[in-house]
Amino acid sequence: MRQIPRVKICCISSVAEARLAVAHGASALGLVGKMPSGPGVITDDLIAEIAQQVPPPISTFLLTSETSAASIIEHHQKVNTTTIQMVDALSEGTYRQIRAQLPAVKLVQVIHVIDERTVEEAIEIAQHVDALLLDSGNPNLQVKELGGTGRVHNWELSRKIRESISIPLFLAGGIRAENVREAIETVEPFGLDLCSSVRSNGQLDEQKLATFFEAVFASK
Ligand SMILES: O=C(O)c1ccccc1NCC(=O)[C@H](O)[C@H](O)COP(=O)(O)O
Repeated sequence: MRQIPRVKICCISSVAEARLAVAHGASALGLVGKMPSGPGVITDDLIAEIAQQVPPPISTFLLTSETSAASIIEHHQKVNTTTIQMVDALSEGTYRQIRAQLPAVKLVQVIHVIDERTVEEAIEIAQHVDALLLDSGNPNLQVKELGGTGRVHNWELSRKIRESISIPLFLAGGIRAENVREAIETVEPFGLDLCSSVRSNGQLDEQKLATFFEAVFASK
């Protein structure tokens, strides 16, 4: 029997939204720090406030666009989440340095799925982090797109990555009630991550959230 994936609701922008997402079944919440583009950014003060109010065992993910180990550590120290989600590639320093400074914090690296080369990249990075999150951004654009696109990527590549690594994998990018069953059947991810499809006018929409969770449970 297939496992029902965990669900991470991203772009949480208030304590009330955090409570709503958890009440509907979210096991993790995404809190988006400063980004070059995207709809879900909130201040570090608000990230810290929400993270402080979320009870265990719910995980809080700081989404950071920082790319050096030192600046990632510094960003996390301002907000104190359970987990760091790095939405861009690490360009200076090492994951080991981040772990040494923040031993209790889980590290999740986002990989933007573009083509076959992404599979090799994912296999290499999986050796250093606690989970991978496969998304549909494009870090090669002049103004980087690092998430919250509402677009689906090639799930066959995501499946290949899932089969090639031994750490948990979250699937993101354009996941919604209408395609979640296919996403689960195609990739069999540990977790699902979504932002755009459960929002209306920028706010978390309770009806969309309920419909999404119904679709997840119906996929069993
Ligand atoms: O939403 C943003 O503003 C954002 C910007 C840059 C990186 C990540 C961002 N969002 C957080 C996420 O991780 C989303 O949940 C993920 O990209 C999926 O988004 P969607 O395709 O809208 O479901």
